[in-house]
Amino acid sequence: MSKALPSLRVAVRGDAILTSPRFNKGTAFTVAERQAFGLTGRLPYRINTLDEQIDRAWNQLESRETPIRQNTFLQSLKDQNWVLYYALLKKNLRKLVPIIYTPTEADAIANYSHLFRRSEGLYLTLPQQDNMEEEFLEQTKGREIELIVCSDAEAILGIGDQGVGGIGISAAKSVIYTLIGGMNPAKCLAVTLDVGTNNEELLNDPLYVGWPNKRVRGKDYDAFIDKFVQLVRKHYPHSLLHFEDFGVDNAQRLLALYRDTHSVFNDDIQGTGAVTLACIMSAIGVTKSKLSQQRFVIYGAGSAGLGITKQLRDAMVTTDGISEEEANAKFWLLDKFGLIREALHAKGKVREGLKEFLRKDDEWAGVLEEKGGDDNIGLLDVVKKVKPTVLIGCSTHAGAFTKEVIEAMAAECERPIILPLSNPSRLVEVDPKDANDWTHGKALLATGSPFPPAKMPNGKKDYIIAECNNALIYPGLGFGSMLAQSRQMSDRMIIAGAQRLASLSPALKDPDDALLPDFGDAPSVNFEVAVAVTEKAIEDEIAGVEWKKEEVRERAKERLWDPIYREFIFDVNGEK
Ligand SMILES: NC(=O)c1ccc[n+]([C@@H]2O[C@H](COP(=O)([O-])OP(=O)(O)OC[C@H]3O[C@@H](n4cnc5c(N)ncnc54)[C@H](O)[C@@H]3O)[C@@H](O)[C@H]2O)c1
Ligand SMILES: O=C(O)C[C@H](O)C(=O)O
Ligand SMILES: [Mg+2]
Repeated sequence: MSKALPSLRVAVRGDAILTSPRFNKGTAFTVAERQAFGLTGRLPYRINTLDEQIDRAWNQLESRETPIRQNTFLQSLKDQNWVLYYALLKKNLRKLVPIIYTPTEADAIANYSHLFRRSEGLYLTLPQQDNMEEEFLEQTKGREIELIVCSDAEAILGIGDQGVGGIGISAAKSVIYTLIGGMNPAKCLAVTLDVGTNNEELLNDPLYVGWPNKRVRGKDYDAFIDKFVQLVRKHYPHSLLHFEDFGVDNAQRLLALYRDTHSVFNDDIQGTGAVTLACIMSAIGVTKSKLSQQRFVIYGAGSAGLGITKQLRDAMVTTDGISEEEANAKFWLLDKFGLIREALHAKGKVREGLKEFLRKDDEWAGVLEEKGGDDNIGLLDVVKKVKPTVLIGCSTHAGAFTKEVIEAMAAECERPIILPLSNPSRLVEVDPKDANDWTHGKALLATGSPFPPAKMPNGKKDYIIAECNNALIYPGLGFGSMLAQSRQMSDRMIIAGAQRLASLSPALKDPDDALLPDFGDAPSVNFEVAVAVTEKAIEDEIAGVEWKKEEVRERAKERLWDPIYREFIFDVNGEK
C-alpha cells in the first residue's frame, strides 16, 4: 500500500538530523538534502536507495548468530533510522517479529540493564514524580501523541517482575502498532512506570539501571498512576492509553477505574480475550458447534485467563442468546490452588473478580473423597470429570498439559480445542507438536508464541499452528479507536474486531488449515479489524468523527503510516 508522500519541512540539521531516528536517512539523503542540511561532508559520497540500505542491514543482521544478538542489532537500528528499521521489518515480517517481539524480547527485557545502550520512550520514576508533567511535556514536545503504551512491569509476559526493563515491552508493543497497525511512530509513546521491583536479582545487581527499591503499593502507587493518567487525559484527551503486563490485581482495577473516562485498553485482558475469542470461533466453525455447546477449562486465572473467560462468556450471551448465569456455568477455572470453587473462596484463596465462576463444592465431593481429602482439585481431575471441549493455558506453568491430561481430554472429545497460550515459548503448557502426536492429529491447536507446523499422520499436509497472540488484534483495535476518535474502547468495539478477525481465519475455508491468519498477513488483517472497530464506534455513536460508515475504509487508508522516505526541505520553523 505504498504511496508517494508530500515533502516535509524539517528544522534540524547537521549532526542533530543524523542522530534523530525520526528524520535520519543515512546514506539515502539526496544531494539537495545533503546541501540544505549541512550533510555533504558528514556522509560518504554514494547515495543509496532504501532497498540498498535494507540489503545491507539484512546482511549485517544475518551475521549475528543468536536471536538476542539480532534483537540488539535491531534495537540499535531503531535508534538510528526509523524508516529503514520498519522497512526492513516489513519486508521480513514473519522472520523478524519473533526477534523484536515475543519470544526474544523476553530475554532482552530480562537482561535490560546489561544490554543497555540508549534510552527510549519516557521513564517515569515514583520518587521523581514532582516533575512528572515537565518530563512528560519535554518528551512529547512537537508531537501529536495518539497512542501511549505503559507498563509497570510487574508481570512481564510469563517472566514476572522486571522493574525498569518494562520499557522493553512498552516499546515492543508500540513497534507492533506501527509495523502491523500502521500507526505513525512519531505519534506513539512508550512509557515505563518505575515503582520499584521485588525481583531480588535486579535489586542485588550493581548494574541495575532502574530505581533499586521494593515495589511501592497501596495509596502511593495509586496516586502515582493517577497522576500519570490525568496528564494523559489533560494533554492528549483523544489518545489511546494501552496498559501492558501489570500485575493481575492492578490490571483489572485500573481498567475498571479509568475505562469510562478515557480510551484505555488492557492488552492482557482485552486483547488476549479478543484474539482467543476469534480463535475459538474459528475452531467451532471446524467442529460445527456453538459457543454455548462448549465446556471450557481455563488453566491460569490471571489477567489473560479472566479476560478470555469474560470475553467468551459475553460473546456466548450475545450470539447464542443464553443468560449470563448459564454462560458462567460453562467454565471451569484453575489457578495455583487448583479448581476455583466455593471452599477455596471461603479460605481467601480466590481473587476478586472470579466469584461469578466459582464451582460448587458438592459437585466435587466424590472427587475429593477419592483423593483422600486432598484439597487441591488438579487439572487431570477436572479434565476427567468435566470432559472439556476447550482447554486454554495462560498459567506460565511450562508443561502443565501432560500426556495424561491431553489423552484424557482426547478420549472424550472428537476434536479437542487446545490453546497453550503462555509466553515466551519455553513456558508453553504443552509443545503443540506433542499435543498433535498424542491426539493423533485430532487436536485443533494454537499457541501464544510461534511454533513450527506439526506433522500429521497418514501423510496429510502439515498442521499449521496458529499464533493466538494479542498482536494479531490489538494493533487493529488501537488503530480503529484512534481513527474513530472515540473517548472509550467499548466491549462492542472489541467484539466487532474479534468477529472480523475470525471471519478471516484460514480454517473457515479449509478445516485442516490454521485457526487464525498467518502473522505474515497481520497488517492487512489488522486493517480489517480497525475498519470494523471504527464502524462499530460510529454505529454506536461513540465516535468523535462524523463519517459515514462507507467512508471508513478510505479514511483508514489515508492514515496508514508507511516506512518510506519523504523529501525534506529545510525550514527553521519546520518539524523538530
Ligand atoms: N498469547 C497471548 O496473547 C497472551 C496474552 C497474555 C498473556 N499471555 C501469557 O499468559 C501467561 C499469563 O499471563 P497473565 O498476564 O495472565 O499473567 P498473570 O500473572 O496475571 O496470571 C497468571 C496466573 O496463572 C496462575 N498460575 C501460576 N502458576 C500456576 C500453576 N502452576 N497452575 C495454575 N495456575 C498457575 C497465577 O496464580 C496467575 O493467576 C503468561 O505466560 C503470558 O505470557 C499470553
Ligand atoms: O506479549 C505477548 O507476546 C503477548 C502477551 O501480551 C503476553 O503478555 O504474553
Ligand atoms: Mg502482555
